[in-house]
Amino acid sequence: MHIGVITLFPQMLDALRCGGITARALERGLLQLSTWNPRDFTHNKHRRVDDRPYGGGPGMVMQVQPLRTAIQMAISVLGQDTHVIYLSPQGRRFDQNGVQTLLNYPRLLMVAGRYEGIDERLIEQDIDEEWSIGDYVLSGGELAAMVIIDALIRWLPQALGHQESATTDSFYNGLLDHPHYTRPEELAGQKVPAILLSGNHAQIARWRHKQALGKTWRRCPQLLEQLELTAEQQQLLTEFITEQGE
Ligand SMILES: c1cc(-c2cnc[nH]2)ccn1
Repeated sequence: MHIGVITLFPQMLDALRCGGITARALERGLLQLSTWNPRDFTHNKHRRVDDRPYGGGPGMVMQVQPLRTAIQMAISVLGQDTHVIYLSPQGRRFDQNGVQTLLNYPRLLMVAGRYEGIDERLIEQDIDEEWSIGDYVLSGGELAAMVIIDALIRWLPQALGHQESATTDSFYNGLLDHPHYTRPEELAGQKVPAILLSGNHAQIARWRHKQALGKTWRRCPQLLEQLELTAEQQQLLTEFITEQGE
């Protein structure tokens, strides 16, 4: 997979190379990450990329030409079949389904805006899709791009070690994550649930599934409504509720 990012702050993407799964994936070439800075494609002596909005109002708007030229340069490198997305609060909400959707594009170009946004004519002509990571305004699209890149990397083959698997990530199965514990066994009177010390892997898996169902029922009941719980899941959830005395 080759991801390109159009950004005025390419150094922000260096955070993905600092360590962990994303750094390892990039070092091993599981993913290629390239950046293009619109400021390098300006045609004015002050290298301006923005201007005042027509119709008045606060802030500045990113102009079409530097962005369009940067996008065209990126596509000439990435390939003509590159899928071009713009990160904005107006976009489709990114979630686990979005991960699977974007993984279908071997070449992805992410346009990160700044200021009040980008000229609408670029969105109309050069952008295939808008994506959002939430209903809030950030100072630019870069962090949203990095969130999406991080989530995508976890699903690249070999990105996770044999001990890890994205398929056991929470939300993959539509549920919130089960609780996690590690040493010491007791801490200020707080003990690790005995089942996790039993070595009985079938019972441990059952307990974790029950906890995930219970946590989802308690915190995000609407997620459960979207799932058709199996008879076993219904039984586990009933057990959880009974045990909680609710
Ligand atoms: C994606 C992008 C943004 C954003 C882009 N520029 C300012 N905010 C916010 C949420 N999700």
